Amino acid sequence: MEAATSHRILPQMNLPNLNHNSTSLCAQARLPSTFCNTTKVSLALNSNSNDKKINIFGGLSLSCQSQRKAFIGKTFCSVSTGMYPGISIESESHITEEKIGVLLLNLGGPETLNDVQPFLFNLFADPDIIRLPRLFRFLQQPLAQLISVLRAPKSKEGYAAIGGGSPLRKITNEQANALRLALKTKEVPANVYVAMRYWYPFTEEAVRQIKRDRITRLVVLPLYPQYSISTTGSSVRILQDMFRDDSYLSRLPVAIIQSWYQREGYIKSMADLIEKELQIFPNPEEAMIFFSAHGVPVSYVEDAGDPYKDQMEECIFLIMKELKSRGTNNDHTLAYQSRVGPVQWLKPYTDEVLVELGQKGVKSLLAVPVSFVSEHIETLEEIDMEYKHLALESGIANWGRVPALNCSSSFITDLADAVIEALPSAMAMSTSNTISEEVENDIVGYVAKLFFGSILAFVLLLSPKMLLAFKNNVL
Ligand SMILES: C=CC1=C(C)c2cc3[nH]c(cc4nc(cc5[nH]c(cc1n2)c(C)c5CCC(=O)O)C(CCC(=O)O)=C4C)c(C)c3C=C
Ligand SMILES: [Fe+2]
Repeated sequence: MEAATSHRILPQMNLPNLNHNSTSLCAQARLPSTFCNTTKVSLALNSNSNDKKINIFGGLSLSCQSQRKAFIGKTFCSVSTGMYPGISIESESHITEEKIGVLLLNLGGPETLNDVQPFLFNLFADPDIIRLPRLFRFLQQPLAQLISVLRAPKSKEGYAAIGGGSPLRKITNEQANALRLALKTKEVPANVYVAMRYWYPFTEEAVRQIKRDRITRLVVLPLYPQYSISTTGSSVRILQDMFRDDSYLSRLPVAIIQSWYQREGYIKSMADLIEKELQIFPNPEEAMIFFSAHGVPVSYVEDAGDPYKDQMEECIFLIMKELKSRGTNNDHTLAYQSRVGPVQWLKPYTDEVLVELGQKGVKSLLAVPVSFVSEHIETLEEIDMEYKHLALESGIANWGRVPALNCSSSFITDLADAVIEALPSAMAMSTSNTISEEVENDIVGYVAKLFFGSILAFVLLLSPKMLLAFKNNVL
């Protein structure tokens, strides 16, 4: 249900830090990372029957019979070796009905100009976007109110220039549908849900639907190729809050794909787009490939350990390596766009580099948005309008821009593969074991406090000095 509230106060979050540096599923699934990093699933399909063989490199082999139903995957599994923690290990006589869900995480965007300020409020009220010291957290919401009101006119101008709202919801829904079809083609029927962080359909609604549908295994797939505390990190944090407090969700096997910028399918899809767009230039080999990534404040990387910058640089390296292997040897550079507020953001800044390149005599430039996989305000307005104007003004004569991946088939197919590979490592976020461990820890903590408290009281009250002081005071 999409209630028409204009202001949205998100639940207060209080969670242990995630392992941001991990690109595997292990930080969430609590598996040894060596296991996760090497886990791959291949489905060898027999077109004449419903029999499937699933090979999990690393030893386990499942033979499964699938019975297809619209949206619902029914898988009857028997397991030949029993070391895998995620999939229920049962005898051939026992049938498990799997209902697979995929939860796509995205940012969300205002759909009308009236949505802009409340959308900005939700964004700035997120402690992963404005990171206040714990002592000042009580200021988060008043500050969000103030900044959203101050920022709204500028943002509104941007959204007005691209037709009055963000295209994010429409494109994400299309991606969800394309992914569902790609999974179905690969004989892995699944429900695909969209969970936006700051606008409709909100994460809470998607999670409610997952519960209503009685999903039995869930893959969480952020639509951000690189991990940042401010994007994937923030969405996963609120998911963990919701899952921990719910008896059904806390037992649901979940695999969280933290980042996927290094996947071959993604890198090749990006290289395809770049190659294609270069052909439009009068002299394609002379065009500079200009990667423009959404920035984050420097403090995220330097103080909070956000792996975003490292992952971005590695991602660009991999795309360029792929292009070189195809004989495309253009110069390239990386800069960061969309900074907000007075703090230092990752450098170099896109606008400054464009001016410098123009001054240096670069004549042809191909802009490549690289931190996001759909068209949005920062591609359609910031790059296509503001940066293009600035570049042309600075002497760059030929300007091009690579479109976002959106629903490109090679990209969606690769996302489907990522989901299938992640499925076996799904594990409950909190198991009954960990709950009882927490209770045990509580009891141990309580007894320890009682014990040491008593000793302290004894020492203080019965030490001769204390007794003397007490006597002197009383008498
Ligand atoms: C990987 C992508 C993104 C990162 C990292 C990110 C960090 C980040 N963003 C802001 C502030 C704003 N972001 C806004 C819009 C916006 N941000 C992203 C992606 C990332 N943000 C997208 C895809 C969008 C567009 C959504 C749409 O409607 O199309 C906005 C609103 C627009 C504007 O006023 O410019 C703000 C504000 C911060 C502060 C931050 C890291 C701390
Ligand atoms: Fe942003």
